[in-house]
Amino acid sequence: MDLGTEVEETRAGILAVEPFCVAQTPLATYYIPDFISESEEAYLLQQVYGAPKPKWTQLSGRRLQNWGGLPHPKGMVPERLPTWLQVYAEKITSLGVFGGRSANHVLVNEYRPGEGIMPHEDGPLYFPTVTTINLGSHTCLDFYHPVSRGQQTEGEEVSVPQTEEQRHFLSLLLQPRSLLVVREEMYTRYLHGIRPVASDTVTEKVANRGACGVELGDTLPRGTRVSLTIRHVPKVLKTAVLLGRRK
Ligand SMILES: O=C(O)CCC(=O)C(=O)O
Ligand SMILES: [Fe+2]
Repeated sequence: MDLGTEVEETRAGILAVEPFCVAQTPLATYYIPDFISESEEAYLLQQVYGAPKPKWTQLSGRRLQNWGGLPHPKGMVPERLPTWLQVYAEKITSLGVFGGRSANHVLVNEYRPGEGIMPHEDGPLYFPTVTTINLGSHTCLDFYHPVSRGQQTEGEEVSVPQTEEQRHFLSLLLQPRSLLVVREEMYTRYLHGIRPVASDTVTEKVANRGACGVELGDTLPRGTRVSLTIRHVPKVLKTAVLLGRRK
């Protein structure tokens, strides 16, 4: 089955989360408050912090754990997800957001107040649906128009100066225990990032503020946030172990 067909199937399967569609987003964003309970949140945080120390990679502005294998253009060498993640990977798969395929990859990110992630695209190694379980603290996920390309002048591309603020068109407030599903254009066309700030103020750009019970002008101090980004990596290598050829 090619990826196009699967994206079509996702469109049909997505009905489970349809009631949670964020109205103001151009396309395909779903925000589900209280997707997990407080005790599930505590359990997941305990598992994240109980992981072996070498599992953490420190980056500037955040640290992360990679589970399921390292996505690679030639294919990911799959690793079995630990049970505590497999349970949630299956729960999210059952929402039909990966077009009949199963979540097989989880990135755990930890951000302290003042930390964030630069605007970026997640790239072609993932199925174009990303799902995020939010733990510990809220954050504000910002979406940006890509830098628009200028006119061709004598074969040279001139980039039009645009500030990050001008390109920032939408934010989503991600409260602890919520699930975010971002797919299609919101994933493939726009960039996303988290500003490295210690608190967020609710502005008109926060498209899901109605679902979060916050008011314009509210200021929310950030605590330490842990996100579980659960995805499907389509290109997976069959390992010798899976083929039963291990000697
Ligand atoms: O922590 C998040 O919600 C965003 C993480 C992210 O964008 C990524 O890991 O690619
Ligand atoms: Fe990302």
